[in-house]
Amino acid sequence: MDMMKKAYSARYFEILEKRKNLPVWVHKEEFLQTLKENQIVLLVGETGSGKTTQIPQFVLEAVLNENPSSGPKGKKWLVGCTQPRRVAAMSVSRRVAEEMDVEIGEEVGYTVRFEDCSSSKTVLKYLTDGMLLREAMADPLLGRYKVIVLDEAHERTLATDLLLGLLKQTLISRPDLKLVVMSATLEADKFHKYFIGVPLIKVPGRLHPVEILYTREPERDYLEAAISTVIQIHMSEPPGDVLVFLTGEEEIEDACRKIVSKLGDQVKVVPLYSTLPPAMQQKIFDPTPQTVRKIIVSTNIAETSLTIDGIVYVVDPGFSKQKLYHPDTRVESLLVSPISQASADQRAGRAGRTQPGKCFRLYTQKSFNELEKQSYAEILRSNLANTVLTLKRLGVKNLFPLDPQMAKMLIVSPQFNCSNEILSISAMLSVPNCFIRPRGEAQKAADEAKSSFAHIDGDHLTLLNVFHAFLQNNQDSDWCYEKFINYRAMKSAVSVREQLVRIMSRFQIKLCSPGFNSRDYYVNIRKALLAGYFMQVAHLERTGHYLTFRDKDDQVVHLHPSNCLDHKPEWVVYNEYVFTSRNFIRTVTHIRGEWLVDVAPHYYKLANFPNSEAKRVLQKHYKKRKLSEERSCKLYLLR
Ligand SMILES: Nc1ncnc2c1ncn2[C@@H]1O[C@H](COP(=O)(O)OP(=O)(O)OP(=O)(O)O)[C@@H](O)[C@H]1O
Repeated sequence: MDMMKKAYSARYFEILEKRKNLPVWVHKEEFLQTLKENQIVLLVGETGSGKTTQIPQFVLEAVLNENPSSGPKGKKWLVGCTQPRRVAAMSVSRRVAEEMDVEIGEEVGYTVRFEDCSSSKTVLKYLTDGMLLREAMADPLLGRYKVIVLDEAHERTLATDLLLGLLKQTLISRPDLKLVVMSATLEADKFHKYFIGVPLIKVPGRLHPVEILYTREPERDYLEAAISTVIQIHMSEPPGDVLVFLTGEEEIEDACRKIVSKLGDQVKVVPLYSTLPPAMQQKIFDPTPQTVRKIIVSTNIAETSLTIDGIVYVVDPGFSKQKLYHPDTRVESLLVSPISQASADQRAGRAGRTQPGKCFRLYTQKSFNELEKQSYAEILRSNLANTVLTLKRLGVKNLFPLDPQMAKMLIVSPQFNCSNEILSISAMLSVPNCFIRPRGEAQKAADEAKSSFAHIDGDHLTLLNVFHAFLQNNQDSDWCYEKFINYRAMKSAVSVREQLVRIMSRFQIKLCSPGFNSRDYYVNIRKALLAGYFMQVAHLERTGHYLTFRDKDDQVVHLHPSNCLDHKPEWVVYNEYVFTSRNFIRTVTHIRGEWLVDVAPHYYKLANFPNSEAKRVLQKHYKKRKLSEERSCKLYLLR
């Protein structure tokens, strides 16, 4: 490679000496040997260990040594390294180009949405995870790549998660393609489980220490607290630039104005958020005169992979805007929420990169300990409509044609020995309402007909009764007419059910029934329902209305008048949330609070829920369960 043979500049050797001190260099030989012997390698390293800048260069060195001739169609082989954020992809590639003593866009380049800074010469390309997905749509085998490095995999962005799934398949068809998955420490176990038997290399340590400081008391207004911390740092700390994390554009612009009005031209204040034009974003890297302190006020786009030379202080109020999806209303929103411990560590890691640093956390150590270890993966917080379209474009054919809740209910139904019944209920839930309710005189007759199918425990079981009755009456249209049942809806339910049966058999999911006379016949069905729809539960409050019981977001709701229940049960699972004159929940079934504890303890973690009657009831169930577990443990020991 001519790039390797050329005479390097003095700057190259100066940087090389610094690079060699980075913790990953100690593991260079081990890493390259492992990569040689394996198709997939996991690398876990602390922030600042040198993963993002060094590993792709190690990989490139190996690729060039092993493949002296060019790649497909005479083009050069590529090493690709993904980044969840475009600012990082751009700035890291620039740094790497500098480290390799080449012009950006030539041997080292980057591709982000609306900007491709790479050429036919490019052999190492940094790109956003979204861009690699797009490339995979055009070329599912990613033919030009020899090695793909997925960086910051612990962030679990939607695109990286999809790539993890896609690449697992691609690697089978392309035995010569290799994959390196890099992550910060926390999620390592999950990746290890996902890629069974794959070697894991751990890189501890960072170049410079970062001192972490907490507040003694919680702050009432994090914005004001952030601004006054910046001013305090400026007044009392030695020279060094500051990076402040806030949640959005408006807040950032507001903070910038306030800091300037207090400190004037003793400081240079620079905002950073995703909607800022790229040229303005680059301003964070502009050097300032030694006497002027730079203060960068940013969203969490500066949280990972960025090295901004000169940053000594990080101010972290502990919040960010996070995407949240409400499946009931099908609305995706951005909500200011507490960050996770992993994010807090990444933020602190922005200091101490080129010299020792300090991180001011504007919350107590206790609050830090109570934060989630890791944010929920984006795929769990997103509207999946787009994702499904992306998968289709990627050529994935066997998508499961169901809501995740329904799919889960079907998959677990054999555990409750009732997959036949759950199949029928799923089919009924997938077609239009089967009950016809004409206006005028016939309405009473229609209601009476409906009540003949009613099950006291709820609407799902009522739907099951209708389905069974339709089959017993040989799918007869006259019978439907007489019973005010929508014949076409019933015929579609039968065909949906047949389709679902085929899918179940393809996945080898057992078809079984509890036997109609079994004492637990309905209980099992209700439990299986809950196992799928555990996020759609409401609790009857003493005031007489229901409150949806969900993480951070309760809503007052009412049972839809169409329900078949003969009483108001304490807990219900529901299928739909409808806004009309009031907030209604429709298609509801009676469940028991203690089942929540059995069926979805991972979701019903009490710490996540606001104080409410429902929470107290659930607390009791947890206590009871603990006691009974202790008792059976004692009995076992006594035996
Ligand atoms: N633009 C730069 N200017 C000066 N030093 C840099 C620059 N980029 C990287 N470095 C040096 O290289 C170190 C490692 O950076 P790198 O981005 O590879 O770390 P990392 O382990 O991937 O961290 P993270 O997990 O936070 O992305 C930095 O801490 C810093 O010392």
